[in-house]
Amino acid sequence: MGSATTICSDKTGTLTLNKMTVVEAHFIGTRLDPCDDVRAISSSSAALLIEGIAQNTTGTVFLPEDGGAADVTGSPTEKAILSWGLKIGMDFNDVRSKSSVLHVFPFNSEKKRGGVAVQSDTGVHIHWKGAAELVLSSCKSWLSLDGSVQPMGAQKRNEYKKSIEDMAKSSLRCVAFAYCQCDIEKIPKEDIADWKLPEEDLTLLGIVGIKDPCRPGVRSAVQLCKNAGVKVRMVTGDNIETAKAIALECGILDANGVISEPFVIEGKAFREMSEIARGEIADKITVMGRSSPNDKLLLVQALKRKGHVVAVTGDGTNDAPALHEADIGLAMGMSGTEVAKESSDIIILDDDFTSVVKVVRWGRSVYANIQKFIQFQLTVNVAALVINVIAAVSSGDVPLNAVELLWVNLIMDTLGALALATEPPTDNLMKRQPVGRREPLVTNIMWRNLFVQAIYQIAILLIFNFSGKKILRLQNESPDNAEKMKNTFIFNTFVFCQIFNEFNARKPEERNVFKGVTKNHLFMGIVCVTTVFQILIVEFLGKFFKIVRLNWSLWLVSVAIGVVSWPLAYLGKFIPVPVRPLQAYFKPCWKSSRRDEEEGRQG
Ligand SMILES: Nc1ncnc2c1ncn2[C@@H]1O[C@H](COP(=O)(O)OP(=O)(O)OP(=O)(O)O)[C@@H](O)[C@H]1O
Ligand SMILES: [Ca+2]
Repeated sequence: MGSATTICSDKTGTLTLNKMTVVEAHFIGTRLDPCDDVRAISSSSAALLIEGIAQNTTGTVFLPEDGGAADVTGSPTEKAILSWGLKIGMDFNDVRSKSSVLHVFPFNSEKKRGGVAVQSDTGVHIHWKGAAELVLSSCKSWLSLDGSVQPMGAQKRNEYKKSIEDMAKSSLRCVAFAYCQCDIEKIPKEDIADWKLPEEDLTLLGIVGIKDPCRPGVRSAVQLCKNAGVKVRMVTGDNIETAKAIALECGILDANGVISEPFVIEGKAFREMSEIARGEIADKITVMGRSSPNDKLLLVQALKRKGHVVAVTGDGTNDAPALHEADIGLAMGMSGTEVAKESSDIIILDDDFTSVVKVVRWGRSVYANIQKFIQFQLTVNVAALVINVIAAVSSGDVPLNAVELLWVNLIMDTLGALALATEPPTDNLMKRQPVGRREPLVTNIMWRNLFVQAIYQIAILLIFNFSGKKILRLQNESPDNAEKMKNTFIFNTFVFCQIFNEFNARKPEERNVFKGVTKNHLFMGIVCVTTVFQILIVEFLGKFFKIVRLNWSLWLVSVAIGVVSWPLAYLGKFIPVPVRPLQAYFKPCWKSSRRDEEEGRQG
């Protein structure tokens, strides 16, 4: 997640609260005001509508016997519609007992509508409920004020279209209700399970607008992502206008920016493009409306091909394919479906989009900590190796023996990892651009820091290895003791160089390496423990390490040489580094030229 370059989020339930209420209703060609005032509707029309609401649903209404508030269950959309049904006078159990369900076509995100066939005294009715503009396009007539069926003329259709557009523009989710009569003879009695419910030539009953407020804090979370160079895109199954309105509310779309294709696109238009065309516009898409689960998947694939590291957040079953395909899939823990959770890598327990930003922050922190550790470890390794190899080749003897190297190993592996990998995330992490897929783990800045320190350590310690006895004035000691003192001094200096360099490793890019150091208690603890152990080793465990005690002046010189690594690191950060990754210079020519060609073709 630390390297994510883009987040594709669904709308409902992730950016919005998924707490829905019907706030607008258009029936019999007019807008109801308030939305639950159905006095203008004839009783036969109202009965038909209520039949549709009560029978064509996956939710239920439970009325407590003591007359308390009704308990409505189901998906948030269903709950909103059923609650509205209660307000317009629906008696759920009564309506359901008056007719029997013959066949059900459950709602799915692909078709964006669900239907049911019910039989009652008045015959067989097929009720449909679904995405408003799609259901409207299947309607040939509409139910008028007096309950008669009127043909849907161009003018009426445009009126309805306009009301859908207006509701969507004010960020409402639109659901339309329609029905048709069905001859009882046309129902296949034997294989009713395979019966395809008639879905054309419907009569429009009406449209409701459902409000689903934005989650508080989403706007600032989106802004944080923007600052961190992570582009947030909205990919929703909802109406494009609703999507746009919510995207503007969350700050995903900029009111002053371009709000047209290809930045805002319908799933259908995207789906019908060729793979190449999809790749070309994928980068630009900020909002995709009326998308099917497969469109979400296609977008993720196109973005990945473009080199993006894609994170997907979602809650519904319709998000599952995209969650699975994404580099990082994040599912909502509370409202998310099991399918979504199983397809994801991370589950956000509090369902809050702002937590996604925390994931980015921590992901970046882990990545940065790994880099710090690598820089520290490589410096120790390079220095120890070069010193021992040069000394062994030239004099046949090594200054750092096996037991000493094991101790050094412990400092840099276990203790170093603990000290550097536990650095908490800082605000600076969210001000950088994401690393993406291409940036190498060891950056040029890290190589520079590493070489500066390693060259310093190698140079100093080799000088002491070859002329240490003279510099340290050990000529008066016996040759054997002088050699031991010199090697102990080199070992001690080497360890102190690492201890001081551990501070430098904390901030590979910043000049002030001490920022926040006192707050990281583990780091301070480990540095102290390492120092104490080093003193104990040199002063009391000489027998095991084959070393001798050092006098206080040699101790001072060791520590002083270690301290120099601090100003050195500060000065080193003024050395400019090339943008092109160091590794690229070492790749065989043919390989890089082929890659350039490929990039040229893509870009
Ligand atoms: N239970 C339902 N019955 C009928 N129509 C529904 C129902 N739920 C949603 N719809 C319609 O389908 C559309 C959304 O479909 P879909 O399930 O693909 O998206 P979503 O998961 O709700 O949204 P998002 O993708 O933003 O999370 C809505 O705009 C609405 O008009
Ligand atoms: Ca959803």
